[in-house]
Amino acid sequence: MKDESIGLIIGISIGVVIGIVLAISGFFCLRYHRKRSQIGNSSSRRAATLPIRANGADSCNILSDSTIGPDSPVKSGWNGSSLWLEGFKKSNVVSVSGIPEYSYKDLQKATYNFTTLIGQGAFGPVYKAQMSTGETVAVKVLATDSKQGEKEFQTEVMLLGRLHHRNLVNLVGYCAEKGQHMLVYVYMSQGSLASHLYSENHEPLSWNLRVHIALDVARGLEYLHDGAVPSVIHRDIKSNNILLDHSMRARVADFGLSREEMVDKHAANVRGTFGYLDPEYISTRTFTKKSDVYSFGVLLFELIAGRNPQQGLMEYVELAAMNTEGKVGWEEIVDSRLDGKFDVQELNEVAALGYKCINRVPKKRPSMRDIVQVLLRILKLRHNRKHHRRSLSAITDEATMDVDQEETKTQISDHRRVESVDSTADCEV
Ligand SMILES: Nc1ncnc2c1ncn2[C@@H]1O[C@H](COP(=O)(O)OP(=O)(O)OP(=O)(O)O)[C@@H](O)[C@H]1O
Repeated sequence: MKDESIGLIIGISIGVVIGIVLAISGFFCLRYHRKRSQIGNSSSRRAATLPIRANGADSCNILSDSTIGPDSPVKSGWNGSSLWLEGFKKSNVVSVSGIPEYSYKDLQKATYNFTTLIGQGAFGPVYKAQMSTGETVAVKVLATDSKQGEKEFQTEVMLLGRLHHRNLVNLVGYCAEKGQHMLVYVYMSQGSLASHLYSENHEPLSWNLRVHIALDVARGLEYLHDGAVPSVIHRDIKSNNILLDHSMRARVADFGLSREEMVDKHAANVRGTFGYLDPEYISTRTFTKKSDVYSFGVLLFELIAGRNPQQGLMEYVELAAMNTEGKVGWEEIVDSRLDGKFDVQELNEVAALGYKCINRVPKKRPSMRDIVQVLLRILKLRHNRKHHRRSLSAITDEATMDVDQEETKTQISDHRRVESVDSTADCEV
């Protein structure tokens, strides 16, 4: 009986111990799984912010190389929220378009009471602004007497809030207060392409850089035409509207005229800039993506010739085309500031592309997507040629080294021979 009760006690104790062990391990298992699922959730959340937001909150389009620029308002801070938003949480609101709304006071402070003027555009002055977050931005103040101001403003915020690409001067905020309308853009420290092509204050742009700029602009336009939903026609592509950042990457700016397109496809007035306007648009008053392609073609010739389209560039191009048949021999129009430092093959390829873009018949012009591919191929060939030259020079270096080593050996043995002859001579004396 005593033995039986001892056995019972031991059995119960073992059961209790096993129960406790099972309960503890169950508890830890549960904790581990919860943690894992949290990690999974947060990484999938992060992944969801990575793809390119082409246009609109829920559409996503990936182009040849369309990535959100480093300045995008969707840029993540340490906690996943926008750095741009960070500074505005206290007093500012994020609008329906997802773009932060700045207070007039903040922008007044950031522009030192609007004294940091960068330049004056058709819609009003542009100021450089130093935000409390440390970011530098450009603030475009829409002229209050501008008729288009109101419509431009509302449509621009709505449209631009959904457009992000590393080759676009992205809108990062706006202000609608005290009867003032302001647009806040990412700041482009190197100014406009026009200033680099025409101002004596800048070093001439190298040929290499010109081709890269052409590709950047083509990519920005490709995004507007084929990535944005609904697609956007810029309507005012010109070297003044191409801005350069600190590393000389180009971005397409000023969507002033594309806003109009969203409202009225057949606007009564001819809009755009003289010298860049598609002749087909002038006669039909219908602006298409191919009209942007025409203006891009003019821009390519501007990059090649370093001449202003408003000062007879296209007449000059047409004259040269008579001799070149549009394909080769474009060297005669090349910018003299290049000082002959350009690759003739590349030049002819870029010019031939430009000539296709300015074809009188819009259908015969390439699409922006085709143009990106052609420019990419030109740059790839350049890379291959460079690589080929490098490996050739490495082979030559090796061969030279072999010859040098042979020569050194010969020189050493010659030297020794001379020494031994000398010593023999010494002995003989
Ligand atoms: N984001 C920016 N960063 C740096 N400078 C800028 C920025 N946006 C505009 N600017 C500069 O401000 C000036 C005015 O620009 P804006 O785009 O208003 O007019 P524009 O392109 O010169 O002329 P238009 O309005 O006739 O097209 C230009 O010198 C331009 O280079």
